[in-house]
Amino acid sequence: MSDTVETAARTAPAAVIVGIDGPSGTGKSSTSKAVAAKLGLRYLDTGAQYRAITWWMLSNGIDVNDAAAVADAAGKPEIISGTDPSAPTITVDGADAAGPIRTQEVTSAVSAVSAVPEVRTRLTELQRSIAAEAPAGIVVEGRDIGTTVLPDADLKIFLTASAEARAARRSGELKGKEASDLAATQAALVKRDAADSGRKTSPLAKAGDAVEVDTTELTLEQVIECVVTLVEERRSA
Ligand SMILES: Nc1ncnc2c1ncn2[C@@H]1O[C@H](COP(=O)(O)OP(=O)(O)OP(=O)(O)O)[C@@H](O)[C@H]1O
Ligand SMILES: Nc1ccn([C@@H]2O[C@H](COP(=O)(O)O)[C@@H](O)[C@H]2O)c(=O)n1
Repeated sequence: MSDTVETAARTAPAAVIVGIDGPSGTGKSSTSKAVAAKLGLRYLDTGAQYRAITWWMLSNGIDVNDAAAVADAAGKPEIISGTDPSAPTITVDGADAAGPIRTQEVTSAVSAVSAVPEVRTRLTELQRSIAAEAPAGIVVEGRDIGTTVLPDADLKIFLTASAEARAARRSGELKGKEASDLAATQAALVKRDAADSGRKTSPLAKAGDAVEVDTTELTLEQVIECVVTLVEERRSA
């Protein structure tokens, strides 16, 4: 190795792996994307992958409440995630799935599909291989990143916020009648969190060594700044 190459290898910061978990609407996606962009890291939305496999099941006539049928089909769709934080992508069997995975139909069905162990095994393997290939590091967001997918992550964050704040944030994204029905939005969030926390395999949970950040009273910018500071502290430790 030449002196220059050796010096560069010694001074390049080691890849940093950050896992961000938490219930729906706590700000995981917005925070993860912004932190990754600021720090030059890749970004992986694991919720989008669970949504993508759910969309494929629904599109192929598989009963999402039939766990055996979902398990049998879990290996079939090819799911590819693009990890550029400024333009994340997701395709299923080559088709752009970014729009279809955000429909109400998929949101209502995703917790049943994500509770099936064969689905989790498949996506956990995919998530680990994506994280391992990120040259400078990656921010991975989901529900079980700190507990199951990347238990050795350099930094684990668990975002929380009151159900009222989360419903108000979600409501701000919706249009017309849906936006005005704050109570229904809150009930749907709470129901999905209960299903995700209550499943047997890799439930939504805070890892013992995660830093909990309550975002209820914080602006998005404050949350991003807080996480960037935590990453920088870990990097220099
Ligand atoms: N601290 C905050 N203050 C106000 N609004 C916020 C804050 N954090 C996120 N938001 C807004 O709340 C909405 C939900 O955020 P985001 O999609 O990042 O949450 P999430 O945890 O990834 O949700 P889900 O798990 O359902 O995908 C977005 O409209 C986002 O702009
Ligand atoms: N690591 C994960 C990530 C997500 N899920 C399931 O996917 C659903 C959708 O996630 P969003 O972040 O897009 O809201 C979520 O409700 C979980 O059912 C998961 O199980 N594990």
